[in-house]
Amino acid sequence: MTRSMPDTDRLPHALYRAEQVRNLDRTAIEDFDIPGIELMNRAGAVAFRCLRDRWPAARRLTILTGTGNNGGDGYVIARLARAAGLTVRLLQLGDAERLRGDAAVSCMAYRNAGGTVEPCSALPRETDVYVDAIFGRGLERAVEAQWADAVMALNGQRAPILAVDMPSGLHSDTGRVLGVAVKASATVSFIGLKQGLFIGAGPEHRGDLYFSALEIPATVYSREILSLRRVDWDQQRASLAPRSRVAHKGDCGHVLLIGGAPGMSGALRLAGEAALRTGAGLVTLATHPQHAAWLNLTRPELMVAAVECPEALGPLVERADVIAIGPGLGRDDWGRQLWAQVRDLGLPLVVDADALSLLAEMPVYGPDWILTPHPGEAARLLQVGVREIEQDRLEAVRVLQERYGGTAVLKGAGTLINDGSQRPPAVCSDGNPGMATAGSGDVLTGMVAALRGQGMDADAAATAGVCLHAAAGDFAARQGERGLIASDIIAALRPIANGIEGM
Ligand SMILES: NC(=O)C1=CN([C@@H]2O[C@H](COP(=O)(O)OP(=O)(O)OC[C@H]3O[C@@H](n4cnc5c(N)ncnc54)[C@H](O)[C@@H]3O)[C@@H](O)[C@H]2O)[C@H](O)CC1
Ligand SMILES: [K+]
Repeated sequence: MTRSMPDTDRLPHALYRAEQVRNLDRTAIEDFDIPGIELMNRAGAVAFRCLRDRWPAARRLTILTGTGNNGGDGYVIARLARAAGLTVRLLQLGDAERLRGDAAVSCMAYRNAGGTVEPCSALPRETDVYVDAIFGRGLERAVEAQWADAVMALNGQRAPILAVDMPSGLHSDTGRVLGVAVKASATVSFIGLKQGLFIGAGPEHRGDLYFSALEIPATVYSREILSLRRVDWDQQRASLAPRSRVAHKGDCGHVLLIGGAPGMSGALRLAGEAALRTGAGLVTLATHPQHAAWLNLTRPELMVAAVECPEALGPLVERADVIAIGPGLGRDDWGRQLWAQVRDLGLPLVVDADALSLLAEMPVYGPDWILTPHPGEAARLLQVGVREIEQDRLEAVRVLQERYGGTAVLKGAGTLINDGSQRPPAVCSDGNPGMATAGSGDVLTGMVAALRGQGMDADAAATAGVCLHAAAGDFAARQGERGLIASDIIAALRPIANGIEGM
């Protein structure tokens, strides 16, 4: 998904809205005397080098330019490509007369170097790589008319597409597709990473992502509050403290997992093994008597307690450092009674799956729990449709946290974490669609509970758990996303958590 390339920087963890990137631009230009045209020339040069590096055999480029500065970047790329001896066709969308400022200067430099500008009537077939320099962060409204035709034509052909700054048609702040949006093979973004590349349809449209700060001084960034934190396992691995040489299992947390109504024991079993593989010292599965006797047969390291009624939980809760409730809990009397018993204990609690549905039926505010809904469960908790959740996931996770307290984790492509603190929410940039498989959420529940039980606070445990889960999913996906199952994620936990994945 993200690769380091010559002239590009490691992906930053600070994400911004379009307005904030405009402020960064302005600060660089006005306070640090970097002319706008210099930034545009740097942007074009980085984009061109990315293109050469990723598609070294490409000789024929077709560059689509808009009428703003994104188009200006396109003119710089076109000029550099011609100077490097490539065959370039530049197709202008909208009236080239509308080009202003730096974009007009770049257009003039391209023409003065012998470049020609054509209207965008049809895409030339003989193209090795297309460059999308139609819209960047200045997209203001739905893409229509000739612009929409061009985007659909780009998406309808097979040659790779390099998107400049943003895939055209994708909203920089929400990641929403405004009408139509380019599905890029790769995107090279500048100065500030837009949050829309990581939420909504961003992961689906950005392709591989490259970033360049265009060498603006680091102090420029100190003046702008980021709007969203990007988190990944590379950053989070440091949060897992190394094992003490004299550790014993009692030091590594006792996780109590409650769930597994009749016929639904698999979810709890997956959560239990995931907790062990995330380093929990002890894991007890409190489950229905119907299958308690054999639930640990395939994993004897798990302890299992048959729980007929809520009172039977008493001694188990006494010994627990953290409770996770929900995997396969069901919504019948048995599950309801266990939920009612556990909900108000005040112990560190992870609430998932059916327990979230029971919480939605009778909302309560829990100051320190971790909620891990997928979009459907979030829709029930907020009494809205799933579509509304997916339309603005950032707002959904904010309302979840505001209404239910604790740390809210909204699972999905670009899992979001909001702990209600002053810090911006976090989005995990690891993970892949192969993880959308039965039991993947149960595995995450066991992992987050294990980290919470090892003494991490709710936000830290949720963030590290989400990132470790995603990194394990990416490791498992090396053998293919299709057919990836939750147990493959569990199997990847140990090498990833111990940093020996490459061995
Ligand atoms: N110093 C800088 O500003 C740098 C900017 N870079 C590049 O510039 C763009 C941002 O440019 P901006 O002119 O603000 O907007 P865009 O070029 O992204 O597009 C706006 C352009 O398109 C018109 N428009 C907007 N929506 C629509 C629509 N739905 N249909 C038709 N036309 C539309 C709008 O009127 C404008 O004319 C940034 O992303 C970078 O690529 C440099 O990279 C760095 C320096
Ligand atoms: K673009």
